[in-house]
Formats: sequence, structure tokens, C-alpha cells
Amino acid sequence: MWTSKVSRFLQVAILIVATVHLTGMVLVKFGKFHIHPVDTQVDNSSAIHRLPECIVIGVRKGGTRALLDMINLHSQVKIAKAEVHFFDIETNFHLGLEWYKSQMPKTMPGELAIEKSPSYFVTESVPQRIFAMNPQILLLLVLRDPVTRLISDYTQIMYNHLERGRTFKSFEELVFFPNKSVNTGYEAVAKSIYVQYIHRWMHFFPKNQIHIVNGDRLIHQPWHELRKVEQFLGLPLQIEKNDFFFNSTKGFHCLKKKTSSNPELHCLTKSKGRAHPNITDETKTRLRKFYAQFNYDLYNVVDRDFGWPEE
Ligand SMILES: Nc1ncnc2c1ncn2[C@@H]1O[C@H](COP(=O)(O)OS(=O)(=O)O)[C@@H](OP(=O)(O)O)[C@H]1O
Repeated sequence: MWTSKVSRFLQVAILIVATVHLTGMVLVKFGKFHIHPVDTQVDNSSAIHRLPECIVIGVRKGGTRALLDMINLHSQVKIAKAEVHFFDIETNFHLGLEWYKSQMPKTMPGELAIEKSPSYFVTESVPQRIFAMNPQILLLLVLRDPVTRLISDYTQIMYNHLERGRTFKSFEELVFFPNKSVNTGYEAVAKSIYVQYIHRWMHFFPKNQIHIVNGDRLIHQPWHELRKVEQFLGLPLQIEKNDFFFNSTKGFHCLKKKTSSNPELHCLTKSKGRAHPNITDETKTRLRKFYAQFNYDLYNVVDRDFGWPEE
């Protein structure tokens, strides 16, 4: 009688302990509850500069700033505020890895440092240099419709000239030769031929280390793209639709940063999301036809169809 009471008591106790343990595991797995260094009473002084475990490698005008600021909403991510350009600018590269590390945000164990330098993607020497630093590194690449990216790139250069009081050639003059064929010698045209650069990266890194963010979806539904980035980085899922608000004046989503009890609202600077010059439908169609084959080649190489318009 006495022994059967003890054994019944033990069975109930084991059941309670197992239920609590399992519930905890499920909550952690689905990101409802995070065991995070910042949540616990850890001494912040142990935060140090570390090399990044993830780099946003480009592409220029793909939405790299938006991506970096958005992933920074995650409590386990710290970002380098300015573009570092360590691997693509020789004078920086020669300062060595200790200099590079010093440009990174301080992180605690379990936190990820991320930097973005959009020209890494197109600079020949960069994949090998990053591989030499860390062959396991995770790479994020934002790609958007090549024609929109080209127009965005041109717009940026145009504004830079106009701000300095200089005149600037029209889009058509730069993008087409007089016989109307596409001028691939114009850098902004070449940078939208993504497939010619991705090969170099895939020579060094397996596909599962390169995650491509859809830059067009990043504009319209950033939370979907951020969810995939969190999964790629192995982070607990935290970033939600509610972390964004649509700013109708800007025409883009801005962020609600959870730095205090009242979220701080943050939109990208005015150099992002500026009005593009009017480009005729005829010009866009000609460019779309030009990029179509390169886009197919890219879809084949990365096993993913981005569905960019073909005309
Ligand atoms: N939320 C939000 N707010 C503002 N802008 C956004 C956003 N999401 C994506 N984008 C798009 O990002 C484009 C700029 O890309 P990058 O940051 O990669 O440019 S850069 O290469 O660093 O100069 C920028 O291109 P432009 O529209 O030509 O300015 C935007 O279209």
C-alpha cells in the first residue's frame, strides 16, 4: 500500500517535469521564448569585436541597406553601421583582419555580427578572400528585377552629378549604342547580368551558404523575406509583419525598432527610394529582352525562378 503510493507520487512527478521540459523546448523552437544573453543577467562588458558570421555581399541597389536594417530588428543580430569595403578596396584589405574585426559591432557569444558592402558581389577578388577568412561563412545576396536595378543605379549616379552641379547624360545615351544595341561596357548595365558574377561565388561556396533575398518582395512584403533570412541564419523566428509600417509618403515600409517600451520609428534615409526618371516602355522592353537569356541562365544556376518580366 505504502510503496504503491510512493510509486504513484513518483509517476506524477516525472510526468510534470517532462511536460514542463517539453513545453519549454517547443516554445524555444518556435521562437516564442528566447534564451538570449541580453535577456539574462550577463555582464555586457564581455561584448567584443568579432569577425562577421554573415555578410551581405550585394547587389548594389538591390535593397542591401533595407535588408541590413531589417535583420537588425532581431535581438541576436548586431550590424556594422557603415559599409566596410574590406575585401574590395585594396587599401582597406591591406590593413588586415584585425582592422576588419575592429570595424564590426561588439557582440556577445550567441550574437551575430553582419556587415554589408554591395560591391563585393561584382568584384573579382572578393569570393576567394572571404573564403580564405572563413569557408563556412553565410552570404546574403539581394537581387531584384535587373531593369529596375539598372534604372536605380543610373538614378543614384545622376543625383550624385546633379548635386555637384554637373550635367549628366540621358539614360538612353549611356545604356544604348547609337545603333540601339545594349552597351554592356556601361558598368550599370553589366552589374545587372547577375549570372556572370554568381559563378565566381559558387566556385568557392556551396549553394546552402548563399541565400538570395528577393529584392522586389523585400519592398512589398519585407516580413516574408526576413522570415527566410532568420531561418537561413539559424535564428529563432522573431521578426513579424507588425515590426513594419507602410509610409505612404515615402512609398516604402519603415521599421518599428524595439529599443524601448515605445518603439522607435525608422525609415531609410532620403537617398533610398527616390523618384526614378521617366524611362519609356519601349526602352524597358528592349532591356528586358536583352536580360531575358541571362536571367534564365541565373535561374538554372541557382535553381530558382524569379519571374522577372521578359518584355
Ligand atoms: N524599406 C525600404 N525603404 C527604402 N528603400 C528600400 C526599402 N526596401 C527596399 N528598398 C530599395 O533599396 C534600394 C537601394 O538599395 P541599396 O540599399 O542596396 O543601395 S546601395 O547599393 O547601398 O546604394 C532603393 O532603390 P531606389 O528606389 O532606386 O532608391 C529601394 O528601392
